[in-house]
Amino acid sequence: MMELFASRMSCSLPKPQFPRFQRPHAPTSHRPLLLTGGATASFRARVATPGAEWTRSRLASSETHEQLCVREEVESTSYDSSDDESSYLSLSEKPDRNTALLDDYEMEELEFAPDTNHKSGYVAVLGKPNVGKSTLANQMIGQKLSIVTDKPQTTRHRILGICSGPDYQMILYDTPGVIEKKMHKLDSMMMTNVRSAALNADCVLVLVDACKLPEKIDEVLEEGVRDLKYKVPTLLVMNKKDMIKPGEIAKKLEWYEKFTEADDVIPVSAKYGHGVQDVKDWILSKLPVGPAYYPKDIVSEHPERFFVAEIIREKIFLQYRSEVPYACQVNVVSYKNRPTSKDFIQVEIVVEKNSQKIILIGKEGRALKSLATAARLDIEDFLQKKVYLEVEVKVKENWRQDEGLLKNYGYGGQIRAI
Ligand SMILES: Nc1nc2c(ncn2[C@@H]2O[C@H](COP(=O)(O)OP(=O)(O)OP(=O)(O)O)[C@@H](O)[C@H]2O)c(=O)[nH]1
Repeated sequence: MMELFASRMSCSLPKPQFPRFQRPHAPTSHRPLLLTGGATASFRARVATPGAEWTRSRLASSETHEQLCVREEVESTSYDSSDDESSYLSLSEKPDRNTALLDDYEMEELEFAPDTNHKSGYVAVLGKPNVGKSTLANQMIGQKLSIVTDKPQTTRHRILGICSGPDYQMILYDTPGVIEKKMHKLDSMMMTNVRSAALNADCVLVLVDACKLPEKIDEVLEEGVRDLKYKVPTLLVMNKKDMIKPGEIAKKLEWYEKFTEADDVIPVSAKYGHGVQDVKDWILSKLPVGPAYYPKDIVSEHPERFFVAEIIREKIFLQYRSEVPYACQVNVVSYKNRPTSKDFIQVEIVVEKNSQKIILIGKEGRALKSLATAARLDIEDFLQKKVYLEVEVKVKENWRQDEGLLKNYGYGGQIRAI
C-alpha cells in the first residue's frame, strides 16, 4: 500500500481559497452530499505533492488506543428495517447538472465568470478483478481513496472520486472487478452497482492487465454497458505495461485495436503514473461542456466513516490469508467527533463463522490487536488527527447471502450517511 503513497501523483488540485468552513455564505442545508454530524461528510482535497499525504508521520504515543471487545455470542442474521431511508446517501443517482451542490460562494463565482470551456462528467472505471482499477483511479485523483492490495476483488463498493482542474471536473467511479461466477448475493449486488456506474457515465474506461494473454472485453462490456440506449465512448486501458517488454506492448496494442470494440487503446502503468495523463486527455476529449458538479476542493462525497471502514478492510486483506478477508464486513457503528480529545470510532467486523472469528482474533487476541494498531495508525494519517478505535468481532451466519443485511451494509447502491 505504501508504494502508492510514494508514487508520483499526476493530478494537481487547486488550492482552496478559504478553508471550507470559513467561506462566506456557505449554508449546508442545500448540500445533500455534504453531510454534517459525527463525521464530516466529505474529504477536503489535500494538494497532491509526492508523498505529502499519508506519509506515516506517526503520532508517537505509548498509550493504548484500541479496545478489543471480543463478544462470544453467535448472532443470527437480522436486518433492522426501521432504518430511516433519509439517512442513506444514494450512489446510483447522477445529480442533475444544475449546480445544486455548489454553495453560494461557488454560485457567485460561476455567475461572475461563467466558463463556456469548462467540462465535466462521469467516468466509469471497469475491468476484471486485480487489473489495477483502484490504482489508476487513485493516481488520477492524486489521493488514495480506494484500497489497493494484491488480492482480487478487494473493491466491493463503487467508490466515487472527484478529479478537478481549473477547467474540468471528472467524477470517477472505481467499481468492483467484473466476475463471471457469482457465488454469493453479495457478488450479484456488486455487479448491479457496476452496471449503474456505467449507466451514469459519460465515458467508460475498461482496464486490462498487460501481463495476461489478450482477451476480448465483451464480458466486461456485457456486465457494464449492456442495455445502454446509446453507445458510450469507451477507452481500453492496457495497464501494467511496466511488467512487459516494449515489443510485446506494441503487439498487444495491435491485438486490442483489432479485436475489441473499444474506440481507442492506451497503454499505461498506473502504479508508476506512466500514461495516466494520456488517459486524462482522452477523457477530457469526451466529456461534455458544463459546470462542475461538486466544489473543486472536494475529492469524494463518501463520508469519513466509509474510508475508515475501507482502511480496516485493507488491513484485513494484508494481514490474513485465504478466504478470511472475503468473509469480513467492516461496519463503523459509531463515530464521535470530539474537538477536545481523540475522535471515538467504534467498529464491528462481521464474519460468517465462529472459526473465522477465532482466526481474526488470534491467540490471546494478538492478531486482532495488531490489526487494530495498523488500522488506527493509517486512520490517523488519513484523518490527520488522533483517534480511539474500538474493534469488535461478530458472527452473522451467511451475511453474504442476506439481501437485507447487504443493503444495510451499503451494497444496494446506497451508503449510510450519518
Ligand atoms: N506492476 C504494476 N502493478 C500494478 C499496476 N497497477 C496496479 N498494480 C498492482 O495490481 C494489484 C491490484 O491493483 P488494484 O488497483 O487493487 O486492482 P483492482 O482492479 O482495483 O482490483 P479489484 O479490487 O480486484 O477490482 C496491486 O497489487 C497493485 O499494486 C501497474 O501499473 N504496474
